[in-house]
Amino acid sequence: MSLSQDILFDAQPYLIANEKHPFVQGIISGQLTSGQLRYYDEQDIAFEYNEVAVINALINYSTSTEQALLFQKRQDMQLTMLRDWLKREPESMPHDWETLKQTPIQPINQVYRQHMAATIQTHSVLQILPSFAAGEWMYVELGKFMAKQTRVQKEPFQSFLSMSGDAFLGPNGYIQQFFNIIDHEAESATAREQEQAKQTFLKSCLLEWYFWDAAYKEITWDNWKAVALEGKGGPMI
Ligand SMILES: Cc1ncc(CN)c(N)n1
Repeated sequence: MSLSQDILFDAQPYLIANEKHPFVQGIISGQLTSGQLRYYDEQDIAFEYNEVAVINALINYSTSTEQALLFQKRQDMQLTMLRDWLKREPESMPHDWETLKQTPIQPINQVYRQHMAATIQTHSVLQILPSFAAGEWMYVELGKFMAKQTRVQKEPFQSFLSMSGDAFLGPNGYIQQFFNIIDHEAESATAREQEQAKQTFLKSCLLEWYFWDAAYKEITWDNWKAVALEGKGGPMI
């Protein structure tokens, strides 16, 4: 069994848990409040900017020109998507590169971002790529799941989780190419390095679930502080 097959086998329960999460179910039924949607949107834009740094590292530490070109293509898509996303934001949201940097990063987002960023210092595509590829895989799989559901046909719900375009799917799509790179890099890695890469992927899958959960409960540092210092609000996590 290749490393990517092994990873995907172990990742299945995480996918199912993500599918069942009330935030994901709320997208299907159109039953999320504007506060929950806004929290997600704000945190996710900041998350996607962190991905820019991770993709840059992948370009940097690529082990072939082909790899670097693939990551560069994905980076191009990321920046184009972010530019268009920022243009869509209402006036009340941070909507340019500068103000975006002031968005407060809430607890789970910070944990997830740091989990990903921590892999950069390994200088190894085998360790960095799974931290990022897991979220890509999860969103594409959730997109496939959504396509099979009877979901509400109104915005913003209708276009939510529809990251399943041709660029991601099929043998030449990003997802398969990322797994091919993981398997290629695994050939020259030790068993311990392979296990580390797998655990990184699974941890990202777990943090995907917590990302939905944080948006569903709109968890902020202030909530955490109130729970810790004043015993208010019960366990948020
Ligand atoms: C939390 C999260 N994970 C993954 C993706 C898709 N890059 C995303 N937009 N947000």
